[in-house]
Amino acid sequence: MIKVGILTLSDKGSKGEREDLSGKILIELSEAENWNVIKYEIIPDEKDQIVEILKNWADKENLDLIITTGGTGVYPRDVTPEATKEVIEKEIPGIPEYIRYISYPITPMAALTRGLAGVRKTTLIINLPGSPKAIKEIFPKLVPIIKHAIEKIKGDPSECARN
Ligand SMILES: Nc1ncnc2c1ncn2[C@@H]1O[C@H](COP(=O)(O)OP(=O)(O)OP(=O)(O)O)[C@@H](O)[C@H]1O
Ligand SMILES: Nc1nc2c(c(=O)[nH]1)N[C@H]1C(S)=C(S)[C@@H](COP(=O)(O)O)O[C@H]1N2
Repeated sequence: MIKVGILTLSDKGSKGEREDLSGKILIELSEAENWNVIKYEIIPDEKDQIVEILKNWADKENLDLIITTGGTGVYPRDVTPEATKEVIEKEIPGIPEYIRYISYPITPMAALTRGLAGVRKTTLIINLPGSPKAIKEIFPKLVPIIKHAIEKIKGDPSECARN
């Protein structure tokens, strides 16, 4: 059972000024995969807070996967990639590349998502854009990659004989 943490980065959301639809959708989509969503938080776009919670969840909560939503753009307060870079030990550039690849046919604005992906200890961390529309477009296509990555991170020696 994949253990998941969902972290929403949103100034408006953390002040209760807007319902966190993206976090809600991520919980629903994760549970639809029979994954176990153990942690969920919504915090402001504050780098130190993001670093602290990502490290805590990866080091103490023994999560297999942390998905963040929001703060990956070029708005002055968007710092999720910078925080994630401080936390991951191994970067996986192919995941954000794939996110933009599948998104470009939908919107050229996919060029503006600076999100990262990587591993800390045995936790896979992936940054997604903030909009609920983006979550619905991206998450389903990431599921097979997430499953395979988690198997490998856990040391599954089987060959990568995948399609
Ligand atoms: N968690 C969320 N729930 C609902 N809508 C969201 C959420 N995050 C983002 N959005 C929508 O997607 C758009 C772009 O997302 P972005 O992360 O840039 O949020 P923002 O509104 O710019 O700032 P913040 O979410 O930090 O207050 C937002 O303008 C908003 O319409
Ligand atoms: N698939 C997909 N990717 C997307 C989008 C989208 O609507 N769909 N929005 C883009 C936009 S408008 C922005 S500003 C960047 C960064 O979004 P964030 O600041 O909410 O993280 O994600 C981009 N990636």
